Amino acid sequence: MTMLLSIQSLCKTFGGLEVVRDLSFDVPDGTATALIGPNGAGKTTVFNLISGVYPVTSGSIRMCGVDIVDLPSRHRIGRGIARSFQNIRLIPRLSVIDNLLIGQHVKLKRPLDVLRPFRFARDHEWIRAAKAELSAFGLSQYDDEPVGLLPYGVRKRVDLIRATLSSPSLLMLDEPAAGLNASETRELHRHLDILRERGTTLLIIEHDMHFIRSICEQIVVLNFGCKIAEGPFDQVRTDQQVSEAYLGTERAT
Ligand SMILES: Nc1ncnc2c1ncn2[C@@H]1O[C@H](COP(=O)(O)OP(=O)(O)OP(=O)(O)O)[C@@H](O)[C@H]1O
Repeated sequence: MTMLLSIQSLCKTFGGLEVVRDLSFDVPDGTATALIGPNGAGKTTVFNLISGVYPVTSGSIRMCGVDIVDLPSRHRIGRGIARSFQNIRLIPRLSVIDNLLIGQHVKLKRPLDVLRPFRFARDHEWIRAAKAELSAFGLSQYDDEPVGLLPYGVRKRVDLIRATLSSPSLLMLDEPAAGLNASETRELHRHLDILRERGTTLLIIEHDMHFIRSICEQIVVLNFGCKIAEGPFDQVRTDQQVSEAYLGTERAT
């Protein structure tokens, strides 16, 4: 099995605080992996290290065999990495299409190109791509709606489309199902199924264990920045350390 992402002996300290400790795990190409653990375990920090928001203290992060720890964050997008954040990062008063166009600025060769009035070129390739993607996910009716007026579940999926317009090979999702009701969670599930059919590899932080169980083949469990278990859901679920640290709490499935 080919490894898309390979993390080896990753460490991160903030001042004297060790937040990620000697963490190693692989994400096989074309699969979905969950990163779970109690609040403060270091999950979002791992995402920030992979996407380049923070420099690593030590260790390696390989994408398709190439160490990317020294690459600036925007160049990691070029390596096929995209992510969503816990809080939706869209501009509420702008339309869905305009938000998706803003998300495309990472493709610009020169920073000042962001001032080009591509919004007025109605057949610009970025507009066509954004519309095609909204249509593929059944969201065309919202093209010109201000994002702030949309139901929360639709906003989350627009945010997902913003992340996937760069055609990433690895999509990292930070608590995608948080705050969604049951039908919105089902829509999100369908959305992710389509991405998986396209071959996108997923790495997901999530507290909803039913959601994780139905999507992810592999689970990596963190506690205090260390990996305490790894494997298929049913194996991890019965692990004593995992029960004590996490699944045995009020969030048990
Ligand atoms: N920039 C930072 N500076 C200092 N400490 C930080 C920073 N970012 C995170 N931390 C600390 O690192 C630890 C892990 O935080 P992190 O957000 O990665 O955990 P998490 O597992 O994602 O938690 P949650 O499930 O609540 O989102 C926490 O103790 C947090 O306070």
